[in-house]
This record gives sequence, C-alpha cells and structure tokens, in this order.
Amino acid sequence: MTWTDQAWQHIQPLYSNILAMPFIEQLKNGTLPLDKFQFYMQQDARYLEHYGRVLAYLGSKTGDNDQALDFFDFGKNALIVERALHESYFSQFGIHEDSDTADLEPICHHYVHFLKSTAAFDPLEVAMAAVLPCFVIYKEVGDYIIATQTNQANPYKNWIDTYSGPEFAIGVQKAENYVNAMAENTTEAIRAQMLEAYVKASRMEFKFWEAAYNKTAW
Ligand SMILES: Cc1ncc(CO)c(N)n1
Repeated sequence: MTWTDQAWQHIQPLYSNILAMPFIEQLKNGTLPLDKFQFYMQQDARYLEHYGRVLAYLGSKTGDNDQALDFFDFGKNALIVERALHESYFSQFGIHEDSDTADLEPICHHYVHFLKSTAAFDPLEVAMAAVLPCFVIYKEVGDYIIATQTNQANPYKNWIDTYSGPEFAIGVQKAENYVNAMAENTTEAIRAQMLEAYVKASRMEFKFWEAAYNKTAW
C-alpha cells in the first residue's frame, strides 16, 4: 500500500467527523447561514495567500525540477483561487474588500504558521506531507458533496465546484505521487514524522471549518 493510502486510512475517523460537521452538511444542502460562509471565505482568502507561498517555497527546496514546476503551479493556483474569491465571491456574498486586512483568526493563524514553520525547519518530506491534507481533504469533501447533494439551487455551488473538478483531482494525484516517492526513499523515523504532520494538518482542516461555523475570534 502506498504511503498516502496508509495515511488516508489512518485519518478515516477524523474524515468521517468532517463529513458530519454542520458546516459541511449545510454547505452541501445550501442552508449554511451566510454569516458563517462569509467568515469562512474571508479567512480562507487569507489562508490561501500564505498557503500558496508555502507551496512555492517547497517547490524551491526540491532538487527535482518536475516537482519544483508542479509546486510552483500549485502555489500559483492557490493565489488564483484567492483572487477569484475577491473578484467574484466577495461581492456575490457581500463581503467587504477591507476584510483583506482582517486578522487571521486563531485557527487560521495556527494552521498557516504550522505550515510555514514545518516548511522552514523540518525535513522536506515532512513539509510535503503537511501540505497534503489541504489537497486531499478538499478533493474528497468536494466529491462527496457533488455525489450526495440534492439542492440544485445551492448558492454555494460554484465554490464547491472549484474542488470537485477533474483539474483539481489531477493536481492532488501529482502531489500524492511526489509524497509517495519521497516516503519510499526516506527512513522510518522520517515517515513517522510525515504521518504526524499529515494528521496535525488534517485536524486543522476540521478545526478551520469548526471555527468558521462558530465564528471563533481571539
Ligand atoms: C483551509 C483550507 N485548506 C485547503 C484548501 C484547499 O486548497 C483551502 N482552500 N482552505
């Protein structure tokens, strides 16, 4: 079994908890209160601008040029999605532009700085494993919502489509392949650290949606 399959199996209980979250259930049904989505959107825009930089930085740290190019693309795409949030979703959902300067709320702040410090101080394999749940969980949640939704007039449909399309799936597969190759060529001790980082990031994905649902501020 590949490293990413093992890691994904490892977080199944957590993933089930994510699917059962009111945020995800109501996003799927289109009944998520607007103020919770606005909070999420605003924090996610801030998240993406940091996350995109982390991906490009990891690209710059790998000696493999294909991997570097792909991670530069991933980083660029994160900033393109961030821009799309501003250019369409912010106005569509009534979010003020000045929320650009909105504080990173505690969970977003913690997640961003966890990724940045892992990228800066931990082995590259561990940092690559830390960014993977951002890909995999969004893809799985996007696919799950598309497969199970019943409300064709869901106001959040376009946003959901961002993460359920084939283009995103191709990127996820590429990222997983790189992590599997790195896992195969490293030590048991590093693989254990990789799993720990993957689990931590997955918990923060849960916490990020939970914080949006509760509008958790400092
Ligand atoms: C918090 C978070 N994780 C992952 C993604 C997907 O890139 C996102 N948009 N936001």
